[in-house]
Amino acid sequence: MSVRVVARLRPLLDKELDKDIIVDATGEKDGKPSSMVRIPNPKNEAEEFSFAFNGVYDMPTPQEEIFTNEVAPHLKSLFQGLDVTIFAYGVTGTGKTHTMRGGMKLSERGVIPRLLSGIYRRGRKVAKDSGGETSVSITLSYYEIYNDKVYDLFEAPEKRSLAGLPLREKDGKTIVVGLSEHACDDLKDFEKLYIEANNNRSTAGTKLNAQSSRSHAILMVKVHQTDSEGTLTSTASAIDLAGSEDNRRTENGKERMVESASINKSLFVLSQCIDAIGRGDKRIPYRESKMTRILSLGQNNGITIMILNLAPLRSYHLDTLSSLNVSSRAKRIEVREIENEVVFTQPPRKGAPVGGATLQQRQPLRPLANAHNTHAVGQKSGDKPAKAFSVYTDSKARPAPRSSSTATSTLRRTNSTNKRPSDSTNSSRPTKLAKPTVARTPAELTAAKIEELIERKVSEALANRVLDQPSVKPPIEISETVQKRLEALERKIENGEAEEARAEGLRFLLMAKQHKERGEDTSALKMYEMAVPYFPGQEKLGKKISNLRAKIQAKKDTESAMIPPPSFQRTTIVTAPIPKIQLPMSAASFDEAPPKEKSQSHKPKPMPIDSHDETDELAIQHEENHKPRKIKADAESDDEFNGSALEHEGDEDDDSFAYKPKPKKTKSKAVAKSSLRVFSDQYDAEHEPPTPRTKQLLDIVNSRDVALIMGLSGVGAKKARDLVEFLELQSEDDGGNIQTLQQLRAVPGVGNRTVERAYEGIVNACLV
Ligand SMILES: Nc1ncnc2c1ncn2[C@@H]1O[C@H](COP(=O)(O)OP(=O)(O)OP(=O)(O)O)[C@@H](O)[C@H]1O
Repeated sequence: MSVRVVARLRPLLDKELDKDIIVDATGEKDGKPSSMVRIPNPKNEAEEFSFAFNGVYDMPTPQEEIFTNEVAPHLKSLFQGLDVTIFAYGVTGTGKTHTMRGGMKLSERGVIPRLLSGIYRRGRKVAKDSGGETSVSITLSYYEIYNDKVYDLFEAPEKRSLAGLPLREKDGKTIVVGLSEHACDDLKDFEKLYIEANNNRSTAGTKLNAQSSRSHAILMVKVHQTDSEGTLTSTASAIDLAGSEDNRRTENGKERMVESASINKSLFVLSQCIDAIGRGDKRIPYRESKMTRILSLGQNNGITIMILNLAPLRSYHLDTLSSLNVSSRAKRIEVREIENEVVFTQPPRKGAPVGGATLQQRQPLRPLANAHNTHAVGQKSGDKPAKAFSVYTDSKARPAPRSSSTATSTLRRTNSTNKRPSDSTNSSRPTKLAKPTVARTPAELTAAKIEELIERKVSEALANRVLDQPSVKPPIEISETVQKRLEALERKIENGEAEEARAEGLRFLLMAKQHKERGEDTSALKMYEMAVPYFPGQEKLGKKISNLRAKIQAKKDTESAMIPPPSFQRTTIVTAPIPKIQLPMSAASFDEAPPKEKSQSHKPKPMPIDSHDETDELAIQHEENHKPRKIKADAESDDEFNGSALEHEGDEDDDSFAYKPKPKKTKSKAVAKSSLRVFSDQYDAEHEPPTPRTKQLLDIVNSRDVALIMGLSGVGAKKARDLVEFLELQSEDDGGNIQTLQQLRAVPGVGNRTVERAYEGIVNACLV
């Protein structure tokens, strides 16, 4: 299904009553209903541009109509397990916040409060229809992206860490690590939370809007449906994007200008993503801004609705044209309608349907192969990507549109006889746009298709080779070389994946520890729970979780014994800000432990399970996967991280947790086991000034310059970005730089191999 794009024209504000209206969204042309927005060509007023949308709402449209037509119909899908994303896009002051949030009066309520109201209503119906077998619960998360940093809106601004919350990719979705999630039992509950959180949003007066949003705000409403089989969770995301601003008109001061630059940049990246998807590019620049990474247009599953907000005024002319152009192209983006999976509380019975009656028709999950190009599915062979600025003439002789609701933007050139048909038709394209047939055929083979073809051919060839192996014997020396290389490659890939997963898990543990130290047990518990999948079967972690649960429960019991229970209860699952993550190093200059930690670190009592135990446990786990050699290396590379990051881990129950290496022992083990030059250098670096090459490497890393870091041998874009992100998390700490190779190795996701390769790259470069 394509992204559904609808346009909404806001009415004139009191101060604009005498202003010139140039946008026509009457939804009617020559007495016939249409879904067009018309606007004159700024260079030639006799000409008119027409843009077609899936729906057009003119000035007097009430809030209720937008919700009833555009959002309410998708509530059913939401309860069937599909994610629903609604986002408002447009220039500053065009009514995005009005559309999403709305006013305080009942009739003025925007999409968000109505959405919640609809969800609760439907939730009650689902529970009732199931005869009480299914229970529905709602949780909320709400955050903003301000100056390309993510902040939890349920958290007071003074509690925020400057670096904001990090993003991670998990199960094909972008998640905000450390974001709080609040149980929200009813509308009253929601209103309270939502109003409070909105006070935390960054807004300010600009010349173009008295209360302009300076951030993109993302509300995530999770619907959890639980029955005897398990829990189905789907998410409705309501996004109020900040508006683009023409700073020649805003007369913004310095601070507003910085915000504006960030807003405009992210919106520019969004338009680039839309263009790239439209062109069928393999690389979509999602990662160039946090907003696009989160929105993941065309990558996310489910239903996506884009509401384009427009102001009717001439003063917005160029901005309006630009946003009409971007959004009309967004219609072409295909979004996969894939439902979320039920998380089983127990293994499903063989042959039993998944979930309740409503879930029986759920379509099977499809692999997300070549996600970037899924939009191509809906493209007809004759289609071609839209131009950066699509200008087509309306024509009397214009063939019937493919579908009035999905036709592409058209330019109406009323006085021209040389008219081109709209590209909404499947007929051949006009001269200017058409390509010669010879050139067209290969153009239909998109890069993705070519790649897919090659991949298929290669796999076929490899499969045949395997089948033919007994009869066809390749020359021994070739087969051995190839085999060795393949094995090395395989090890490398597996090693990298294991490292990444482990680093991710360790991040959760680290955050858990920090939450816990601040006494935020509930958040800590959540973080520990999130770490579980990364360390399956870790008894100590399990014990830690159950102890923490018991502690929280005991606390609750004490509280409820003292206070009479309220009629409803709101459970704050995670409320803490994402803490500043201390780099997991032991170097005093780098990571000054608070006094309490220091005293703990000098505890004479050894940890019940040391690094050795921990590596053994993990080694066992990996041995099951038949990769004992690799594990050793992993364990070595991670020991220091584990040790220093968690060596102060917990008091009471926590002491027993696995990540407690004895640093000295670990170091000597690493030295003994490694004959790599990089380690000897590193150990020198521990005690002596770094060698010039080490310094060069560390200077590059500490530059926090992604491009520079990517120049290091073996460091790709992702690793470079992660490294910078990690360092940024330390940026509150003056001098939060990496000072030794050992510290660098211990950064999550880096490890031995990366450091070794980067170092050798520098050595080689020096030799050349
Ligand atoms: N449909 C509408 N009916 C009545 N008033 C509206 C409507 N849409 C917008 N407004 C008014 O227009 C003004 C600007 O709207 P709003 O703040 O929602 O714009 P915005 O697009 O969110 O701007 P920004 O991007 O700067 O945050 C507000 O005073 C709002 O009340």
